[in-house]
Parts: sequence; structure tokens; C-alpha cells
Amino acid sequence: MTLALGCIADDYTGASDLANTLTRAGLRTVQTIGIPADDLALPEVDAVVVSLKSRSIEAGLAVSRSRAAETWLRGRGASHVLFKICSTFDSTDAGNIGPVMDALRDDCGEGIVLVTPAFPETGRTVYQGNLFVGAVPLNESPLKDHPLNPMHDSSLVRVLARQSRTQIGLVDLATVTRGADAVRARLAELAGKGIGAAIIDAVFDRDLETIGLVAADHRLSVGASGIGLGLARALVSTGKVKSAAAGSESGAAVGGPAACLAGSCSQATLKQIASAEQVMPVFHLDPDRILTGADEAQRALDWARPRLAEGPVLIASSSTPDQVSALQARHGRDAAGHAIEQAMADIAENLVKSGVRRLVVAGGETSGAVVDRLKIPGFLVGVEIAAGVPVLRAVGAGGEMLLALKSGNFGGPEFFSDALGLMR
Ligand SMILES: Nc1ncnc2c1ncn2[C@@H]1O[C@H](COP(=O)(O)OP(=O)(O)OP(=O)(O)O)[C@@H](O)[C@H]1O
Ligand SMILES: O=C(O)[C@@H](O)C(=O)CO
Repeated sequence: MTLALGCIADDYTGASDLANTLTRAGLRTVQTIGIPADDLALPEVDAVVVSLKSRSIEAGLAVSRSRAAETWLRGRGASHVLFKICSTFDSTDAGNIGPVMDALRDDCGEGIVLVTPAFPETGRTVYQGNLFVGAVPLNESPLKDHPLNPMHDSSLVRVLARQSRTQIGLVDLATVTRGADAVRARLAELAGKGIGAAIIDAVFDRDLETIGLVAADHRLSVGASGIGLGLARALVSTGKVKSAAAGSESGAAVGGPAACLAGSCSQATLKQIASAEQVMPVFHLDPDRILTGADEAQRALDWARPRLAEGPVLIASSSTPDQVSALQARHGRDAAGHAIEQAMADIAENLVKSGVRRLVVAGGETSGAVVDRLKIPGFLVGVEIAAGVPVLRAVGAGGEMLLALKSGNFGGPEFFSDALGLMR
């Protein structure tokens, strides 16, 4: 297998978002959980997305795991590696986008790295280096209340400069609009000044196509699914990859009981839970009980098991920003997040033991905890449920299973029923 594109994603939902984008753009793509074991049989593909759970861990660990993934991908022929980050640039001043970018850049000897989280299909655009989420700048969006990495600055040039060892430049939209050669000239100018990375503006998919053409000549880029789209289209349009039919079917029906787990506290997920209340039974976990050692997971399982034969159920830990802040003040941010993720993993593991074969999970960290616990080594990409969220078929696991891993902010109000409707 010689890869046309290697990708390292900093969380599992982000990885499936990217794998979905690459597949839709014609690249045969597989998503692996971590670096694949040597004995994992992978199909012949153009792109591998190695999913890490490195967004919110200590920067040194994020760097070492990303480096190992890069070595594996380059060893399979990937001349370009995309480090997939969140389209809302989820990170703190301690990292992890800057430190991982710096390390990968050193490893591959890249002069200047293009960076953009733009993903117009989901409302993420970048103008003059400022990230917009829908109509508002990042710092006015719901991301200002994110439980793990509240985002308070929309200027990505500033945000990345606080995290990185290199100076950060800007390639503005006027330059992108003038085309690939104009972007190349601007990058050469910035690199000549010793600048090692540049935020690049993008508002429309056509901007991403220009960016993809330029990025494809480099060894490394950093961004969300938008730059993945640009890279994939560039690989197809330059003939480096023969376009494959998008993965519109996810194999034979799996059937069996279905369940949804929500650990995301995003506004989108809160709305989706409220809609689900109309069509399926919903159990609201008590986060305080999880943190004080009560067997809240068992209480949820006792509630769920008798209901599974009648239809899907949803178990949610999600709370409003005020409730999240109050819980974190009582127990600490990391302890709260970790304990709830582990409770979700316990619930998922036991639901699967009870026969659940179709599982929808909301939230990147939550999905990471669940997929790790289920020991799933990788996924094939099926139909798209919503922008950035495909149906995933587990590969190499014990039994057949379908999953959907939803990034916190993605999907319409009916997401849970939309997903289950496509997971047969
Ligand atoms: N009620 C709650 N109070 C405090 N923290 C919570 C609560 N419910 C869940 N959490 C934690 O909040 C974090 C949510 O992160 P997660 O990545 O799962 O969702 P998200 O950030 O909305 O999704 P994404 O990363 O895909 O955008 C997790 O660590 C989870 O355990
Ligand atoms: O890019 C995004 O917004 C998503 O794929 C994601 O990474 C959220 O966790």
C-alpha cells in the first residue's frame, strides 16, 4: 500500500469527519484507532486517518504520539501528512496544535506550514486570520464555554503564536483569490523572513481548492476537514489519485439493539437531546453522583436494558454551561471530564455486552473513551448522516458493529434519529 495522503487526527470524531470528507472527494480512506497493529488487515486505500486522542492531553505526550503516527504514515509512502485539528481550533495556550505542528515540521524539514481550520460546509470560515463560527467570531460563539478548552480569542495568528516556537504569518483572502501562484509567492515571502507557519484565509470551497493545490506540494499541513477537501481534490485533479466512487454503502445490515450516548455539552448536542426526548426514552446521568463514586453507570444500565428490545435509548451526561462550570468548580475540570468519560465507556461496554450493535456517540472526548473501551481498531466509512458525520463500520473487531461518532457541534436537531435511520 502506498498512501497518497497520510492524516493524523487529534480526536476520533474529528478523524471520522475527515475520513468522510476524503471519501466523498473520491479517496479510498480508512480510519484507524491509533497506529494500526501489523496484523490488522487494511484494504487497499489512498488515505489513512490515524485517530489519536491527543487534543486535551499533556503537550509532550501529544507530540510523541503524533510523531509515531507520522513515522508510520511516511513509512507507508505518504509524502504529505495532514495534522487534523478541530474546525474551532480547540486548544489552550499550552497546546496542543502548536507543539505538534512544530515537532512534525522539524521531522519532515518543512519550510513553512499552511494552517487553516476553515470548513465552510459547517460554517467555519477564516478571514484576516480570524475564525468565524457561523456569523460570529470564535470568541463570541458557544466555544467560549467549552468544558475543556474555552476559546476566547478569534485571531488564530495570535492563538497559534502563543503555542508555537515559530513566528506565525497570514495569507489573506485577497491573495488566495488571486490563485495558487499568488499563495506560493506569499509563502515564499513569509518563509524568507523566517516565518515557519501561516494561517490561511478560506471562506468558500473554491478557496480550499486553491489551498489544496499549494499544500499538496508541501510535506505537512495543519487544519480541519476543509483543507482535507482541498488536498483530496488536488490529488484527484492532478491525477495522483484516481477518483473512487464515494463510500455510499456500509455493507450488510447489522440490526440488533441501538443506543445513543451523549457526553458533549455543546449547544448543538443539547438541542439534539431535547429533540430525542420526543422520540426515544432518555436517561440523564447525574454527574455529581459519578464524581462522588456512586455507581451511576449501573443505574443507567439497569434503566436501559429492559428498554433495548423496544427501540433505541439515549443516555446523556450533558448539562448547560452554568451546570458544567458549577460541577468543575466542585471537582476540578479534568477530574470531572475524565470521570464522566469513563462512566460513558463503562456504559458502552456493558450495552455492547447486552447486545447493542448500533451505537451513536456525541462528543469527541466521549467517543475516544468509548471506542478505546470497545477496543475497535478501525473503521470503514459509510453514508453521510450530517456534514462531517458518517456511518462507520467497525473493522477487525469481535462482531459486526455500526457506530456514528458525532463532533459536539455537528448535526441538525434530529441528529440522533437521523443517524439511527441510516444505521441498519
Ligand atoms: N455534565 C457535565 N459536566 C461537566 N463536564 C461534562 C459533563 N458532561 C460531560 N462532560 C465532559 O465534557 C467533555 C465534553 O467533551 P467532548 O469532546 O466529549 O464533547 P465536545 O467537546 O462537545 O465535542 P467535540 O470535541 O467533538 O467538539 C468530556 O470530557 C465530558 O466527560
Ligand atoms: O473539525 C471539527 O469541527 C470536528 O471534526 C472536530 O474535530 C470536533 O471534535
